[in-house]
Amino acid sequence: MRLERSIPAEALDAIRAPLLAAGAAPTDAPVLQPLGLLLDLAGEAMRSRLFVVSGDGGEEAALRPDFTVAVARQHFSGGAASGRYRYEGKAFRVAPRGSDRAEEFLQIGIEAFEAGDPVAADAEMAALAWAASAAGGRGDLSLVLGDVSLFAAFVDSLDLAAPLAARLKRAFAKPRQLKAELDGSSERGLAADEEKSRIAALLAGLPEAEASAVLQELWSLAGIEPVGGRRPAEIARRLVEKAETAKAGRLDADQAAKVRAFLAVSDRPEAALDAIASLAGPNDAALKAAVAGWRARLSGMAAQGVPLERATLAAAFGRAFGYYDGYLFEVRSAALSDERPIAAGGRYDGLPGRLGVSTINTGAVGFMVRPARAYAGGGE
Ligand SMILES: N[C@@H](Cc1c[nH]c[nH+]1)C(=O)O
Repeated sequence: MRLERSIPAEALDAIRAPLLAAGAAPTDAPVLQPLGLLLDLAGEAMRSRLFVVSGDGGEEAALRPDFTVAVARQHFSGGAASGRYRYEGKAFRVAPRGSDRAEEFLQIGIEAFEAGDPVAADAEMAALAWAASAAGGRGDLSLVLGDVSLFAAFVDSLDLAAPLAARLKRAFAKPRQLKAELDGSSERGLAADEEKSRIAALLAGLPEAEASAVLQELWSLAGIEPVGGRRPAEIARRLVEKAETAKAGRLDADQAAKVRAFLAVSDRPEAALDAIASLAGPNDAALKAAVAGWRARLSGMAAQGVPLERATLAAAFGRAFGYYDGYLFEVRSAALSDERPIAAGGRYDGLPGRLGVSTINTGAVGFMVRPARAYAGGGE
């Protein structure tokens, strides 16, 4: 495994200092994490970057690719409602083919599970990440901001048929599917496949019980019976859903142009918010609220020392982790490629639910810094 360069102790102290002042309890987390869970929560791009470990018989594991899931699991298994943790340790990712990136690297970071004002906590995390990054001494930093929930609010504003809106939201983090939706006429798109199901179209008009009886009759006529697969009622339900989705149609040219314009928004944050607001469709209450939240978040960041003239808000910005569901960001250096952020973080309020925690109602937000990248004297 490729190691990264180590940096002088004083540089590490300076980068760590802002995190020490954030009132977080120091913690460590297991290096080995359950593979299935990580695969579920990793975005498409992160899946191929997990180091998989198999022991003797036990559950398959992976080396932690970051601390977020590991720290969250630990926190929620303790049963406490809120907590704020600071960590410092190695994380592990397989380098993309042909790259010389370190595969074993130091991350320091904070994860906060708190029910208080989320916008204020978001601003605080970005400000801490910026301060820690800047302490590494690079003078060429910039901040990229995004929000995976803005796209959903924007789609809702357009008042599309519910299945079409749902399909579009699912496509946000999947460039090929998104392109198929936007191109409309694509033969390869998911929508095209869905429209081709004749059996789905036939069953769509029937109540679920009847649809499932039709399927069973079909099987008995053919003398077959599905083995160990889905039950007839479930298959019927899926087919009906499929048919309804296909019936929902596609974006018309006007709507597709609007979605494209939204995804192309990338500007200084306030200007980007103005552009987003101007693209909103008629059902814009949620989008307006999200934009107002963003204005508050930005003033919180500015008040805590984030130079917004170095920031860009990009509507299409996403990260390789599948757990984000709100705002997210990366601190980058002009000297390093965009694939090598110095710091990154965001909100993931839905993660506790995906970990099976339903009784504790809390927000979740955090960030990490990579000291070896932040340090001006080294590079990764
Ligand atoms: N774990 C993320 C950063 C993060 C922490 N908390 C939320 N996001 C990463 O490694 O990029």
